[in-house]
Amino acid sequence: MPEGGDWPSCVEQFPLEKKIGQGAFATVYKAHCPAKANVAVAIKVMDLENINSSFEDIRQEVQMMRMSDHPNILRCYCSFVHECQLWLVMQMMEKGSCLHVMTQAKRMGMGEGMREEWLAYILKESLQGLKYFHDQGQIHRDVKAGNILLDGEGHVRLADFGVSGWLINSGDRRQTTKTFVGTPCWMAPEVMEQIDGYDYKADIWSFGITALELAKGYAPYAHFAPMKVLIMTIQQEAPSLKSYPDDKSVDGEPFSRGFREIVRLCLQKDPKKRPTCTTLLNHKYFGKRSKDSLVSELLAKVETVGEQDVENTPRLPGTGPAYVSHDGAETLRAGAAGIARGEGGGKGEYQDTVKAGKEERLADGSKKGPAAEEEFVRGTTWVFDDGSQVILRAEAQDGKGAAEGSEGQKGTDGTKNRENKGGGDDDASFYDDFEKLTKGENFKDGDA
Ligand SMILES: Nc1ncnc2c1ncn2[C@@H]1O[C@H](COP(=O)(O)OP(=O)(O)OP(=O)(O)O)[C@@H](O)[C@H]1O
Repeated sequence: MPEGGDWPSCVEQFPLEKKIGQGAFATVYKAHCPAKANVAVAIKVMDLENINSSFEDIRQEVQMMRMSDHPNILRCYCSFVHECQLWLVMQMMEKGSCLHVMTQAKRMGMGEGMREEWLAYILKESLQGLKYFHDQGQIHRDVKAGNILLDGEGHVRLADFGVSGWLINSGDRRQTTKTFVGTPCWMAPEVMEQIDGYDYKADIWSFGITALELAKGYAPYAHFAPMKVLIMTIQQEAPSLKSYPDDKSVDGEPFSRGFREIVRLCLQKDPKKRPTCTTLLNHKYFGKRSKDSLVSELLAKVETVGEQDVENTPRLPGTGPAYVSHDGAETLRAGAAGIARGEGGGKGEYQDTVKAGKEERLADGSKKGPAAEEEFVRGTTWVFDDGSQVILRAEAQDGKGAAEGSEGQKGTDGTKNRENKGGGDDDASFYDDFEKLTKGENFKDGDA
C-alpha cells in the first residue's frame, strides 16, 4: 500500500481507465498511478460548479482526510484542480459501496438486502470508523450504504467524510445560497428541523437508517418523494423493520433481537437518547463478528468495480440530495419548523400537513386547531435533487400562511411557482398539486 511520500498532483499522472461509479455530484474513475508503483486508485471528479466552499476550506479538509489514519476510513492520497474540476485521488475499494454490492447481488437473483451476519460485521466496522471521526470532534453528515466501501477481502471503509459540506445544487446560484443538508431518507429529524442545531448524534440516526438499508436493501422511506420523507420523519414514529412490507431478512430468517435493539437505540427522535459509537460498540450485538461468510458468500460473487459498465440506476425518490435555501442564519435556524411536527403523527396516521402562521392545515384543507407557539419564518425553501422546490412561508402577524410548491428550471425566470396565499379551497387545490409534485413524477430516468 503506497502510504506516505509525495503523490503527484497532475492529471497526466493518473490516466483514467474506466468509470466505476456515478453519484449525484461526482463521477468516480479507476486509474493506476505509474509514479506510485502503478497502484490502482479511485479518482473522484467533481465539477467546481457544485462546490460551495472556499478552496482554503477544501484544502484543509482534504489535508485532514489525508491525515486520517484508521483501518475503517477511506484514504485520500491527494487532490488537485484540473480545469473546472476537483480531483480527489483515493484508495481503491474493489467491490465499491455496499449499495453497489447490494444492487449487483439483487441483479444476480440473490434478493434484496444483506444477510444479518454480513451486515452485522459491516455495521461494526463502520461504527469503528465513525467513532474515529467523532473522537476528533467531527460529524460525518452523510452516513449511508452508498458511503460504506468494501474490498475483496472484506475490509470496510467509510467514505465521503466532509464532502457533503462542500456541495450545493448547481441550479440557480443567483437567487439564493443553497446549503447542502443531506439525503432525506438518512437525515435525522433535528437536521431537518434545524431548530436547535444538531451534533454528532445526527450520524447515529443515519447509522440506524443505514442498518435498515443494509437489512432490506433500501432506506425505510426511499419510495416516497423527498418532501414526504421530511414530513414523515418529523411527524411519525421513528422507522423500524415494521416500516417495510415484511420484516424478514433476505434469507427468510427473522432479524435477531439484538439487531432490532440496535436500530431502536439509534432511531430515537430525541438525539440525547441516542447512544454514542462507544456505547454501541460495547453492545453485545457487536461482540464477535467475522467477515468470512461475507467474503465467501457475497463478495466473491460480486464483480470488481471497473469490470462492468456503470449503469445509471435511477434513484428512488427520497434518496437524492436535499438542500435548504435560506437568506441568512435566522431563516436557517428556524428551518423546517414550518413542517408540522404533528400531534396527529402517530403510527399509520400520516397526514400531509404544513403549518402556517398559528394554524395547522390538513391535506383536505381543514384546520386542526392551534399550532404550537413557534416562530415562523418567511420563506424557508427546501430544494430537491430533481429541481423541485417546496417553499414553506408563514405570515405570523395575520395568521394566514402561504406555501408554495414550485418546479425548478421552468419558464424564462428559471422557476415556475404554484402560489397559495391561504384559504380553504385554495389550500385543497394546493395540496392536490403538491401531492402531484411530490409523487416523484419529476424524477428523471437515469438521474443517478
Ligand atoms: N474509493 C472507491 N473505490 C471504489 N469504488 C468507489 C470509490 N468511491 C466511490 N466508488 C463507487 O462510486 C460510486 C459513486 O460514488 P459517489 O461517492 O460519487 O456517490 P454515492 O456516494 O454513491 O452517491 P451520492 O452522490 O448520493 O453521495 C459509489 O457508490 C461506489 O460504488
